[in-house]
Amino acid sequence: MPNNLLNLKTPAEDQAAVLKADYGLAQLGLSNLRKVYWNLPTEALYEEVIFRGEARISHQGPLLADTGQHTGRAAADKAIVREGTSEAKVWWGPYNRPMAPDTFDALFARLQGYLQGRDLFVQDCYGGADPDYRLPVRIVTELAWHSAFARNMFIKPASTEEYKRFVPEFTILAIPGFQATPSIDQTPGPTTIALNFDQKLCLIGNTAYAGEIKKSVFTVMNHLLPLQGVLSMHCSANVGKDGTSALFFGLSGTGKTTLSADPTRGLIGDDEHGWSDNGVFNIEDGCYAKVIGLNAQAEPQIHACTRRFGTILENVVYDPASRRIDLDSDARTENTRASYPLDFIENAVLSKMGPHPKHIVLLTCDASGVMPPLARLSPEQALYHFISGYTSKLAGTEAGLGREPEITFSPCFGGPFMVHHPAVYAELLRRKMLRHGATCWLVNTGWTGGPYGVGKRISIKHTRALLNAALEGKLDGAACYRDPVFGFDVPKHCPDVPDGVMYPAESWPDRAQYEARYRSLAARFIENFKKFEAEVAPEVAAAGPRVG
Ligand SMILES: Nc1ncnc2c1ncn2[C@@H]1O[C@H](COP(=O)(O)OP(=O)(O)O)[C@@H](O)[C@H]1O
Ligand SMILES: C=C(OP(=O)(O)O)C(=O)O
Ligand SMILES: [Mn+2]
Repeated sequence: MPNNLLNLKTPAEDQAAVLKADYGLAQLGLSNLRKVYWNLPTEALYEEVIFRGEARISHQGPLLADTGQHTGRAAADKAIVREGTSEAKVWWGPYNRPMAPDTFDALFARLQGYLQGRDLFVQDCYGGADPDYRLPVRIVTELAWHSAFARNMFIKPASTEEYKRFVPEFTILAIPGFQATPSIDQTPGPTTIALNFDQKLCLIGNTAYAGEIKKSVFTVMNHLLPLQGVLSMHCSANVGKDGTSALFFGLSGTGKTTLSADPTRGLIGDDEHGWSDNGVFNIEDGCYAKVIGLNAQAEPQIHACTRRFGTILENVVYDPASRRIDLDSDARTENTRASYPLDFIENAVLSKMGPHPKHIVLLTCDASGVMPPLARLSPEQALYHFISGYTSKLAGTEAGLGREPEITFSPCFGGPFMVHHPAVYAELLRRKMLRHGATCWLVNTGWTGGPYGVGKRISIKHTRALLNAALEGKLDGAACYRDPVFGFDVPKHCPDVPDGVMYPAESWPDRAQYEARYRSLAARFIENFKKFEAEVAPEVAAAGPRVG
């Protein structure tokens, strides 16, 4: 029987959704490409993914992608091109390593050569839900599944007309097959994430970890939004029944995604937001949840997304025969991920915008096991902790991390993605918190009763109960004790949380050990803050811990 009986075209020939020829890419110097797939919908991308053998399908429909050697961000391989337009604005420090413009140009020329004769996938989308601040971004990928990722994660034009009018203001090229050669390209290694604000271009090579794509867009927004008086933030956001919104800042693995998906609150977004005079807005349109050990009881909304068509599971172990996934297996990595559109979460706020936040939550995963589960911060303490950005890095999200958590201070709870000096973001936060009367809380989602390996992690149930009480005003005027080291106020009781949880000191077997550990953590804070002292108001510098 002729196989064209049903008039089936191969996915490569079915171009119903292709809206343009390779117009636009030629301007980037990309020529002699094979085929360019413009703005394919998820369904067509599934066909391409399977046709090309890029990924598999798991039980009930998610794509199962393997990201290869990199299963987390290659933080040490990220660079910003040092050029006139942005040079004075960038905080050239531990995170933003400079790349010479010539190095970038030479690297890009080699990438252009690599792409000749190859297929590319393009998604035209926006970063930023607020039409006043959105940035049109073109995501160009070598892999079809990365195109599906971009479609999950970013904001899509609403109509064919809008697609036709689309003019990108930034382009991300994610080309995992392209390896830099350090001796030729002057890169630290074969992997590159190179951002060029002048050419409005980001090159990603030799890594298929999709988180690099979203965090590159975030880095661009972290550069541009503050220049317009908008605070860009590494936080999740949700809105309560009373119509007030809350932000949850935190470094990777501290609970932004987990805690913002709360059945009693509307989800605005799980990772990246802007705060303008209009209120808060999500930069993205999708979530990127850590799924290691995901538990259907503790996190039912996120768990449900791991069995839906459209979700992309990264590095999740599965049984090839039954196609069942094993969320408990870390055989590939601890940093297993699921990306899915925001509206897969039932309570998603479809506008992805919310009112000015009334509550600012700073999440820290304290692996020392000494910090209280929740504390109320003064405005000065809020800024001190925002600039400090203390947490423990857990295995997996960045290359080079071992299994033991590592104490880290990451300014603005997002050091690797911030572009300006932390004081720039802190000043925007200060003004906005003051103007809109936001209350700030520090929440420890980490260990209690002893450090990592000895104590246990505070349960999601208790963290949620504490947060809900705080956000619903049930802790206003509550009796508090003053933390002896940090000087912030810790409520003595909280509905649905045993009193013992509020006193970490008492859950340690040995009080002296607890105190010694707390003092040593405080000393790390003090040491870390020295580099910021000259840049902040004296009240903020004085709002840190004291070791007597
Ligand atoms: N008390 C807790 N609060 C929040 N998350 C917790 C808690 N205990 C364990 N976890 C786990 O920690 C991880 C938090 O990750 P996630 O929410 O994805 O962080 P982020 O979005 O900040 O990177 C999840 O795997 C979650 O199951
Ligand atoms: C995607 C990431 O962010 P987060 O863990 O904060 O969700 C990441 O750090 O790679
Ligand atoms: Mn997250």
